Amino acid sequence: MTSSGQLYLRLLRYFLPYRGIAVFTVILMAAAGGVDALMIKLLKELIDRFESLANGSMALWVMPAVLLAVGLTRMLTSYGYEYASSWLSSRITHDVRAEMYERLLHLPVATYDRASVGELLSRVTYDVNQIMEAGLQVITVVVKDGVLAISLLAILLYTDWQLAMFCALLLPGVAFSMKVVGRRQRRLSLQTQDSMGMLARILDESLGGHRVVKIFNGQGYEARRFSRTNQQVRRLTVKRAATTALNSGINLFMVAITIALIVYFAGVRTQAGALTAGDFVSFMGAMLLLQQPVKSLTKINDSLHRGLAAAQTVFALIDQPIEPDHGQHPIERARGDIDIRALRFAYGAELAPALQDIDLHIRAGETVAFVGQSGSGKTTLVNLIARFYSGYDGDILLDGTPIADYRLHDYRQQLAMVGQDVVLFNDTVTANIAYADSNPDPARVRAAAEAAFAADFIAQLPKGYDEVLGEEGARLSGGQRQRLAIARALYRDAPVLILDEATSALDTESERMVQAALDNLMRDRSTLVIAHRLSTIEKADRIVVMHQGRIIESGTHDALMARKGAYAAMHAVQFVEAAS
Ligand SMILES: Nc1ncnc2c1ncn2[C@@H]1O[C@H](COP(=O)(O)OP(=O)(O)OP(=O)(O)O)[C@@H](O)[C@H]1O
Repeated sequence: MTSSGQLYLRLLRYFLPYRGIAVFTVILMAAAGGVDALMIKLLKELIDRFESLANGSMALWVMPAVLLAVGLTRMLTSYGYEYASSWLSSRITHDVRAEMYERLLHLPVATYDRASVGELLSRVTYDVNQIMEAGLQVITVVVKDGVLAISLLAILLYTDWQLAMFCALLLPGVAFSMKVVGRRQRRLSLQTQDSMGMLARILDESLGGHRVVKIFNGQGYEARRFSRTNQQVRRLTVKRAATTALNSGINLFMVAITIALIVYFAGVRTQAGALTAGDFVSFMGAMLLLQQPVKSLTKINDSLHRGLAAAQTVFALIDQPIEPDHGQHPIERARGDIDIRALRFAYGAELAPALQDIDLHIRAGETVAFVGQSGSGKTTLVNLIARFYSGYDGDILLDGTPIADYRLHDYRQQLAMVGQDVVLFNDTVTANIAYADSNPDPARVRAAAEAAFAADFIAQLPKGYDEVLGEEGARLSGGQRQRLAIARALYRDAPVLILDEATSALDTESERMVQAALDNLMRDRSTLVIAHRLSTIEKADRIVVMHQGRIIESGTHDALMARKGAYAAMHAVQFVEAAS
């Protein structure tokens, strides 16, 4: 766990760019606290000058005018600090959120393997707010209520220091209880956040996979899983509230004892003639008024620890290492010659290698299809070529240079990918085809759509290329989505193409169009196809058969059939399946 001091310092750094406004806010807060204390002082004057008011030596309007001026100052300072502090918090929330998002975009794939999207989501939305909400509350209470408390204590001491000393007797007790309960509060806050993250993850999984839940009749199982965490969240919330309540309850009781003692001794001192009527009233007023800031000050521990717990998770995300990008080699456009030498890779030190002894040369413009059972390493191989994972043994070269030596951005520019799950963004058709191009070229977008056989259905959309595709492009058919993904790859016009063939069968007409679009896309590009159905790859220049992370056969369809090995056997099985 990071120490609180380090967290404060790090949080403070976010305030630095806005230090002017921050100082201004703090001054306004202090002024608002001071004005409250001034009211008590005015009460004393009012009572002590009652005589001069009664005999007319003080004008009637003086007191009301002073009270009005103080009231106006109070209103202005309160408005000022509330406004300035929300401005400040919105800026800092914005900055932290931007930093988190920037980091999220550059996290390596392996980090996403370990985290759940729901959890990451809750950090960017919920936790960031928690930091600022809690942080502002703490600053407001410390400054405004701090100044108020100190001013009131000064009034108490000034009026009668002997009486005032009684208050001080209880302070160590209050401070001690704050410290003890605070620790438990911080732990409970962290646990609450964890279980909220878990709740979000379960929701994300079960809602995202609602079809699977339905088909497998998993409602009962999901409901139980949800209920467990839901219960946990509920229990922790109550526990946290109970701890807070206990904390402030104890402190309130101490305040009550203080007041009782003060009232008693104030009576004694008044009998001795040490206090005027105004002194007595303002002393009691100050005592009573002191309760509120003291109460707030004892309560800030909850906010403080809530904020620190959130800061911890937020900083943990910001500190995640980003994708390695140590390459210096610039590249405009590669030829597309990929050479893989003695490649070996495992997803974790303790895991069995997902790939080993891979030697493969893909010439520029060649189409190589990878086949093999599920788990044989096909996806892993293209993941490495895409630089989604690092830390492999052996070499992967593009045009004779190790891929890690290229600048990551330049290198990825050489790749296009059409995957099984077509991701369409909530944007226009044009923006989806020209994805990540801030200045799309309409002519190229149209040409890509034509070549992907997507132009016809796009023309039928009410707004054509300007049609906004709904969330995940839900209104398009599977084949149409795939053709859009192909158009996107065509627009990108990269020399190396990675194709993860869709497993779900399209109807014959749709399949024919997708295949024709793919043929257009693959022309003159080095293409790596992860094939699931052998029927579609017979035309590939070369077929590579993988088994348990190794290449066991490679050659053209005809050569492999003639060899009567693993490929011929797989082919026979699929042929029987297709015929049955
Ligand atoms: N992110 C990951 N973390 C750990 N192990 C993984 C990860 N992804 C894949 N593996 C393991 O690596 C091996 C190769 O998997 P890979 O996904 O490359 O196979 P595949 O041939 O593409 O399978 P499929 O046809 O089912 O997609 C498998 O044993 C798999 O369990």
